[in-house]
Amino acid sequence: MKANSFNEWSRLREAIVGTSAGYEAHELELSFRLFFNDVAHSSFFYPSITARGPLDAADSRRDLNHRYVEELAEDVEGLAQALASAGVVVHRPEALPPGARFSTPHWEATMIPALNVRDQTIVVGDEIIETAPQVRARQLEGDLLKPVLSRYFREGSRWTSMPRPRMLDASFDTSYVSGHATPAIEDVGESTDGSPDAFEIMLDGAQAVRFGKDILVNVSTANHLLGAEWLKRHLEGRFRVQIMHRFADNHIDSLVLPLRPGLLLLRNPAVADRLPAPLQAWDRIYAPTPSEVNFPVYGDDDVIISSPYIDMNVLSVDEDTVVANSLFPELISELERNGFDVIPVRHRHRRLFGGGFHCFTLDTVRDGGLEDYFGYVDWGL
Ligand SMILES: NC(=[NH2+])NCCC[C@H](N)C(=O)O
Repeated sequence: MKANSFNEWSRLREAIVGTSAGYEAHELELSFRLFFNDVAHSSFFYPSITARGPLDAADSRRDLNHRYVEELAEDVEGLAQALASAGVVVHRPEALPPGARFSTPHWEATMIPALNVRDQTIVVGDEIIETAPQVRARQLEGDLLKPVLSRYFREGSRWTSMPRPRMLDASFDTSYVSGHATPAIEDVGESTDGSPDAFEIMLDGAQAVRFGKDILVNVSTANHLLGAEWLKRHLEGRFRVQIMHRFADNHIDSLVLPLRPGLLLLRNPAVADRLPAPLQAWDRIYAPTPSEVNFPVYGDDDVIISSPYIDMNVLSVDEDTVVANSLFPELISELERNGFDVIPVRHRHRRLFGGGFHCFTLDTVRDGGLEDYFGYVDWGL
């Protein structure tokens, strides 16, 4: 059937679950370091990207521990099976071909698998929008989804791509990073010549959270703002795009996720205080604060690319049922205390691969239609 998805909580009927097959390494080049800057400098117990100091070109490739990749594959298959057991039709991307090195006239990179399929796609109603990538290794990742997206197109979905960025050094607005005066700035360096005209549209699907007619989008760079403006113009008359500025570095699905109309799962009270006015009126469940005992112990060679809050990145199967990480039992207990049924699925290496269950999935078909939960109120953004 064609795509039909307006929110994060209605009964899930079909979803794409990512795959980790073929994941070999992270390439810590400019776009990667800009994107993961905040996580790289989070101080939660583990070595971060900068653990071994400034990068030289030879050091930019960080091979992944094969055991972790294999264990991740087991856990992703567990997610796919759990969703199938819950009655969800599960689609999968193509596996990454071996040694998927590619080049443009300006740079070269090695593709990574379509694991975090939430990141570069937004489904709004019957339309699947491929967003504009911001990490070079991901520029062609959408190709791995083409067979599935083509099928949705043939079944009547609208299918759109945002302009593909060339991702030159000068394309990137580095002000979010430089404004932080973090160690990253020495490593990343000033990559732009300061000419805003050089900036390109870049925006991830995971910077948006859907509330029916209102789509909340986080923007922290000029690239993101161009992307949000593109989305606003494209959806004009059908959806309202509500733009938040620097709510986070980029993705917001480990800070705020609606579990049903009127109820939010939030990282903590500090996040609640920064929500736009209409969402302040919604009830909220706070995720428990994670501790290091919730995570495996990693070493200096393991690159951490997710915060310790990644386990609140849950997937709703319906308004009463949530898929959550069995290795964060405190969150499961909190959700159950609030009346939710939880489908526990193991996810061991969520800090090494950038995503949780919401990231690993794209909810292409949910029940319901276009609901307007807020009317034409001012979001004060
Ligand atoms: N769709 C995604 N990949 N979202 C993941 C958000 C991860 C977030 N930067 C964190 O570290 O908590």
